[in-house]
Amino acid sequence: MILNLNEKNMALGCKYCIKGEKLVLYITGLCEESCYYCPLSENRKGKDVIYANERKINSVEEAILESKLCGSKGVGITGGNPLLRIERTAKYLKALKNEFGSNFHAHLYTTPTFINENNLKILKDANLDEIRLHPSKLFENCKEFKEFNTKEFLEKLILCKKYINDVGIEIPGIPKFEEEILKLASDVEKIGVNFLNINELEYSETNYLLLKERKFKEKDDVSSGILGSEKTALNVLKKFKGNLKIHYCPSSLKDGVQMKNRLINRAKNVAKPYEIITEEGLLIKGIILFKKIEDISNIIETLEKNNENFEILDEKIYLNSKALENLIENLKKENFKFNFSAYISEYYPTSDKLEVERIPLVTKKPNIKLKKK
Ligand SMILES: C[S@@+](CC[C@H](N)C(=O)[O-])C[C@H]1O[C@@H](n2cnc3c(N)ncnc32)[C@H](O)[C@@H]1O
Ligand code: SF4
Repeated sequence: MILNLNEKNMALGCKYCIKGEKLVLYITGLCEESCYYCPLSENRKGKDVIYANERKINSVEEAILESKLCGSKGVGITGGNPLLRIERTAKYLKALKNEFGSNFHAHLYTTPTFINENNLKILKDANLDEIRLHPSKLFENCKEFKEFNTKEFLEKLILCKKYINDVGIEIPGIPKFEEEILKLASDVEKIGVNFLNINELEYSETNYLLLKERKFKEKDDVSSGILGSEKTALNVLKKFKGNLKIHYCPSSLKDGVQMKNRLINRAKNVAKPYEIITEEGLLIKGIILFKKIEDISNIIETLEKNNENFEILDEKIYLNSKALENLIENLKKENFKFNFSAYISEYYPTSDKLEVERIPLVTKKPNIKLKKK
């Protein structure tokens, strides 16, 4: 499908998010719901851990640093359920607002379970701009929508409106639930809720079997979307006659646009002068691995003579990948006897620097001395 990036129907938090300008602050993995479609990964789910984007952190300073490296203009606080660690949530939120100013936009994801005056007062005091409630019980049984307590949910939303500027709902688009979602959309519009976000239902390593058990199928081989979710969301968009802002977020928007933009923003801030930023926001550099500095003294000389940017760290020279290719090509022409190895590395500009591709240019066999028997 062609991505509809019409911002008119987007919550303010989403507008920052698609530009890759939101820090994703995962404040805790703790959660008392048990959504069968919960996509959280094994190393986060149910664990009281904090992540700023891909980086596991323990302090507000680390969250601030990650925001700076990514050029973030706001934060999306998620989990788990952030309200289970409300004091921590408020501490991080206040610190970010304090560092970047009150315009640093903050939105938070939670379920209605721990929405109460006390928690909302804390969030208001920390200057939260937007809250998104996920009515987790809505799809609990896949079939028994009637069981869902709409009255109680609406009361929680009304309470949110008393304290937080923008109040919205965010749900996964469970296939064939369009009538129920349409009914919910009309109900929440009447009480002045600002928006409804429908995510394309996605499978992950943790929910895959539970979704399969319920007969959900993959949409295709290239995405993690579930068949029928997009159709349900688009039907809701088409059939809804009210004025509520409804936005459909396909998985391709998350991976292909939002994530890519966030990577590009971070790459621009962390790239060394010799690194190349790809269109996907990954970084490319050349690497020479040596044993003794004497082995590469002539290489260093050549690089210096050619005014190449490079760095030497831990028996490695880091340099521009094109410069490395040219260098190796010339050395090969001169029948140079290689006493180092060299490769090109493509990797994420994230804190874990995950390598996605390695292209070997020179492979030097290690000198293995066999032990005498
Ligand atoms: C993963 S949850 C985490 C935050 C919080 N626990 C919650 O449920 O709102 C963030 C958002 O993803 C949505 N969601 C949950 N499972 C999903 C899935 N499998 N695919 C797409 N969206 C999902 C929820 O509706 C929620 O708005
Ligand atoms: S409420 Fe959110 S974190 Fe908790 S189980 Fe449901 S999707 Fe997962």
